[in-house]
This record gives sequence, C-alpha cells and structure tokens, in this order.
Amino acid sequence: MAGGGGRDADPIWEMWMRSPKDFFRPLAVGAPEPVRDVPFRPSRMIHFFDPGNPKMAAKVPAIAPTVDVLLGNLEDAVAADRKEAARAGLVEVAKSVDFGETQLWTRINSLDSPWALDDLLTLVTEIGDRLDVIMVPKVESAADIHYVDRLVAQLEARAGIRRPILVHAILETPAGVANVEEIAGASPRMQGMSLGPADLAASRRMKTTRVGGGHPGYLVRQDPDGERPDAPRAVFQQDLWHYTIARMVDACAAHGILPYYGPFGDIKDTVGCEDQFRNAFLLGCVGAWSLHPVQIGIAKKVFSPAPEDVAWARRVIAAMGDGTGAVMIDGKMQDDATFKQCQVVAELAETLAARDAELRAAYAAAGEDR
Ligand SMILES: CC(=O)SCCNC(=O)CCNC(=O)[C@H](O)C(C)(C)COP(=O)(O)OP(=O)(O)OC[C@H]1O[C@@H](n2cnc3c(N)ncnc32)[C@H](O)[C@@H]1OP(=O)(O)O
Ligand SMILES: CC(=O)C(=O)O
Ligand SMILES: [Mg+2]
Repeated sequence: MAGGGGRDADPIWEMWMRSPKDFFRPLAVGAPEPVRDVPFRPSRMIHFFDPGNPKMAAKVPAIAPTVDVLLGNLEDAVAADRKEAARAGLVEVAKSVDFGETQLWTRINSLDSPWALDDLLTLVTEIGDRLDVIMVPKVESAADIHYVDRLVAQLEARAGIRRPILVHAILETPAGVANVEEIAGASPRMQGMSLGPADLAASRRMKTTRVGGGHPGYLVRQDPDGERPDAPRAVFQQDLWHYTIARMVDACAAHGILPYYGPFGDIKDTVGCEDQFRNAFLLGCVGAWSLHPVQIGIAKKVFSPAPEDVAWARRVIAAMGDGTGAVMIDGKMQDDATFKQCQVVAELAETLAARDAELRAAYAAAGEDR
C-alpha cells in the first residue's frame, strides 16, 4: 500500500478496498465526489444539433437561451465521414459560446463503434468542465454504464474536473429494456434515460419505419353491430410506446433519476408530436428531444404544467393544511395522495417559473382567476 497511512489517509488504499458501501466514492483517485441526488434542473427539451454542420452550429448562440438543454450530437444522423468534424465542432462550440443557465450535453457514439473512445477522451479532457451530461446510446446493461463510469472518472481526474459529469442512457435495444432497472441504478452518475423508439423498433423487429409516434395499423376496433353487421366500426389507434415508457418511468423513479421521451421524427406533424410528448409528460417524463427548432416550443408548452393545473394544485395544497385527512373541493375528494400529486405539479411549476418569467406571470395570473 502506497504511503502506509491507512484507509482514511491514503486515496490509493480507498481504491483497493471497494465494497458495496463505496457506491458513492470516486472511481479514480482525484476524480470529483459523485452526486448523492440528481440535481433537478429544467430539461423540458433536449435540443439536438450537429456540431459539425456550420449552419446549425452558427445558430447555437441564438438558440441557447431558448432551450433548457443543448445537445451536441455525435452519433446517428452524423455521417461516418463527419464524425471527427462533429467532435471538433462541439469542442469549438463549448469553448466559444456562453450557455448561461442552459445545460450542455453530448450524445457520444455507441460503445462498440470506432469513435466512442476518442469521443470520451477528447470531450472529457478538453471541455469536461462545461459538459453537464454525456448521453450514451444503445446501453444494454449495467456493465456499459460501469465502463463509462470508470473511464470518465479517470479522465476527470486527469483533467482536474471538480464537478462530476453525469450520464444519461438511451433505452433502444431489447436487452436495454429487459435490464432497465439495473441500468437506472448502475452508478450515482446516472442522471436519466430517454426512449429511443427508432433503434428499439429496428432491434425488436417491429414492422414500423418511423421515429416515434403511433401507427394507424396498431389499433382496437369497435365491436360489430349485431343489427347492422356492415355498418362502419370506429377504430381507436393505440400507443406503441406505452409499455416501454411506463417501464422506463418506474425504473427511473425507483432509482431517483429522470425519464425522458426521445425523438419524434415527423417534423411537420406538430400536432402528433405534441400528443406524443403529452402522453410521456402525463406518465411521468420530464422532457423530450427537439430535433428541429419547431419542436422547441412544443416541448416547452407540454412539459410545463398548464397554469390552470398549477392553480388547482395550489388550491388543494392550501385546503389540505398539513396534507392529511380528506376534504371535498368542487365535488372531488382530496386526501393525502391527491395532496402529494398536487405537490409534484406545484413544485415542478415553481422550479420552472424560477427561470422563466413568462411562465411565472402565467401561473400568477391563473391563481388570481380562482
Ligand atoms: C433517431 C435519432 O437518433 S434522433 C436524433 C438524431 N437526429 C438529429 O439530431 C436530427 C437533427 N435535426 C436535423 O438534422 C434537421 O432538423 C433535419 C435534417 C431533420 C431537417 O433539417 P432541414 O431540412 O434543414 O430543415 P429546415 O429546412 O426546416 O430548417 C430550417 C432552418 O433550421 C435549421 N435547423 C434545422 N434543424 C436544426 C437544429 N436541430 N438545430 C438548429 N438549427 C436547425 C436549418 O439549418 C435551417 O437553417 P436556415 O434557415 O439557416 O437554412
Ligand atoms: C433516440 C434514438 O436514438 C432512436 O430512436 O434510435
Ligand atoms: Mg438510436
């Protein structure tokens, strides 16, 4: 043992003596202390841009103040012969743009690709002090997170980074879905998870050709009318993603990390996008990806609780006093459980309004209307 000063005195000794109790210890000597709680910062939209595309990169300073998260994408949608340019572009953007309160994330290439190692080596050592979250695609099990966790710790130590970079997994393989709980709890570095409906559809051998959203063929049909067997029967389109999003939300909530819906590829279908985002919001997701500027406003609208819902939540909280017992408000029973639901809505509204003056004003006005 180097130094011989015992466990408390010697960080090398600490590294050798790992046990389950060491979950919250740094994975490399000199790496920052892991976080105990995932910081809840607004992340209603994770706005994707290709840092190697000069037109998109030029828009970053103007877009940054309008989004909660800007993500420099290095993986799918960046052509193989432009991977290095995208990586270099992200370094340039991170060093030159003032992001203010907006978070900077990246999506690295998948761990089995020729680029992932250099993505991590370059980004953590060159802009690790500016990166909030590294999104890892095609995560299949806790082992993938453990690999990234250790490597990032080593690189943080080398770069002298004082604030740990967090990790976000994309749920986009059948193995990933099967192992979603162990992935969620794999490391204190885990910030959250997004659904990846396009790769998940391909690897499940689903017969769709879309990026998220529903499908007109996935439906339930009204029973035939016994009197009029030829009469038209209503059809109700079903949600292809309900099962996976619900599993992801439970795994994330159980491990204290944040769930997100991912991308909606039909950019022109703003109504369908809003519906998909809202389903995810109602099920517990805190945000979604925006692939095009037109989706930024949709995510902002959907993932900010509606002013009337916030006013209602505040009214129930006020009426419930210490949060126990039962009261009747407008004909609806309220008790400890509805009080807690209302706290979720009111606390989210407060966090978002703290950095959004327009929202603050809307919530205040809705309260006055009551
Ligand atoms: C399954 C998955 O992995 S999803 C994640 C990976 N995919 C992505 O990241 C896709 C990101 N988005 C894009 O690449 C583009 O938005 C596309 C290809 C979908 C559409 O791009 P375009 O055909 O250029 O769209 P459009 O013509 O409407 O763009 C309007 C303007 O917005 C810009 N723009 C488009 N998308 C973005 C963006 N994500 N961020 C910043 N600016 C953008 C365009 O450069 C264009 O600028 P201009 O007016 O100066 O010419
Ligand atoms: C989000 C993503 O990467 C996918 O849908 O495949
Ligand atoms: Mg994918």
